[in-house]
Amino acid sequence: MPSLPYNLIIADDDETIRSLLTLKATHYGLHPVTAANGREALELMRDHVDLVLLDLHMPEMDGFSCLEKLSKSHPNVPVIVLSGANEASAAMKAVKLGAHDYITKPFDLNHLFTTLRNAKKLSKVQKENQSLKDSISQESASTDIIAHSDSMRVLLKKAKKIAKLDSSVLLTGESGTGKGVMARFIHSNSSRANKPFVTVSCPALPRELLESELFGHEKGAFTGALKQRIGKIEAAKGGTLFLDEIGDLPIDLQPKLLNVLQDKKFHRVGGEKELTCDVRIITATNIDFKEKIAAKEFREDLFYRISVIPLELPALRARPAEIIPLANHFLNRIAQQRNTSTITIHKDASDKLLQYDWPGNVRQLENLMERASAFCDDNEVTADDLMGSIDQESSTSTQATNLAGMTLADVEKLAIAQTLELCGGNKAESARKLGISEKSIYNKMKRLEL
Ligand SMILES: Nc1ncnc2c1ncn2[C@@H]1O[C@H](COP(=O)(O)OP(=O)(O)OP(=O)(O)O)[C@@H](O)[C@H]1O
Repeated sequence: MPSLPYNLIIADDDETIRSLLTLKATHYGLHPVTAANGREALELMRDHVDLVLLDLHMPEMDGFSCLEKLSKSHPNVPVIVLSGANEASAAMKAVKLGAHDYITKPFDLNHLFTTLRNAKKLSKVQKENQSLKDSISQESASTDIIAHSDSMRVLLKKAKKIAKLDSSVLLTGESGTGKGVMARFIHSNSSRANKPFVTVSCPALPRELLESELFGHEKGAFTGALKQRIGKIEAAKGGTLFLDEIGDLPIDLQPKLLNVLQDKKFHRVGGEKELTCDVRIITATNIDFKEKIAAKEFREDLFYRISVIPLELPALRARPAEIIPLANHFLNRIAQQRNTSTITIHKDASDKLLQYDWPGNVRQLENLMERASAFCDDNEVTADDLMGSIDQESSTSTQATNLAGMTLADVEKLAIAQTLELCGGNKAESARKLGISEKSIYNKMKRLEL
């Protein structure tokens, strides 16, 4: 583990590339540290890191899995992915998963470091924005929810009613639809509003850390537990605990949460004493629990406990009336934070926004507005500022491809690329779906330059 401060993580399994980029990054005034795979990159992640340069194909944990975790644990740290020459769809997939930008190998070093410099500037603005957002009071956070469509208005009405009860709420919906915002809205409209609202993202931490994060630990409970620490359940005393992506709660921690829900009781890790808690639990998921329950990865009794009141957030594509008001809302907030005049959207850009189907939902729109507004001229976002990121044709999943006339190698390549995209870059799952071994998929990807 490096002891010197670093602000750039270079994650690539190719040692030559790591050495070359380290040398160049130092030359450009950055302080790099290297990782040979996604797992190592995650371990190196700290609050002081400004940028991550991430290869998509690495052993142990590839760039996609690492990116998904980074987007959740450090959403304001720009990640630039390094992709192969013929990997446009993989690179676009990475951007949808939260990557700031992508660079295709073989890369031009000047271009690479200009991209890094721009990303660092943007990261600084985003960090300032975040601290401003964090300082916004809970009251104003509750009014910060945009609801122009009928479906969202109905949902908000329901949420206000639910807020008055103390029952557990399960928020469902695709990633980025606003489950976190809704959880806060419910809290802010409840009798617990002046007490803490505490969030824990279940997949963001390894099992042991998650257990201690939730339940706290006693001094000496494990190596490194130098003093007693209270967990988020205690920190949320009197308020609301929001457990994001509850489907990822490890099976052996599930009985402990069930105890909290049923009897309001828990133990700190390594603790003998049974403690009582006073917390309302709101959970969120974007997975279908039926499969998890059937595979015995999620306890059915816990599922019933967390889903006393289920509330589904519709995908952004199902409420197009919201797209432009949301885009304007984000631009107004950005203009306020940067202390500049209003940022507007040109008609050609709003047409493009309306035509798109938003697989990454409101989060994708928010990120896009942040990015487009950073580069637009005269405080107006034009179609060019959207930088091709939302061209429908760039999504292989929506492409209707005519296979006739294609070479078998190209068909094979397309099938693998689309399956990888479908499986979020997970090679083991893609191999299973394609009916080949994991080793074969690696060999084929190498041979087909995927
Ligand atoms: N209706 C809304 N009004 C204003 N901002 C919104 C709205 N919905 C979502 N957002 C913004 O979009 C971003 C994504 O929302 P949020 O994190 O709540 O989504 P999510 O469904 O919890 O995502 P995930 O499943 O990936 O955790 C946030 O920055 C949030 O502020």
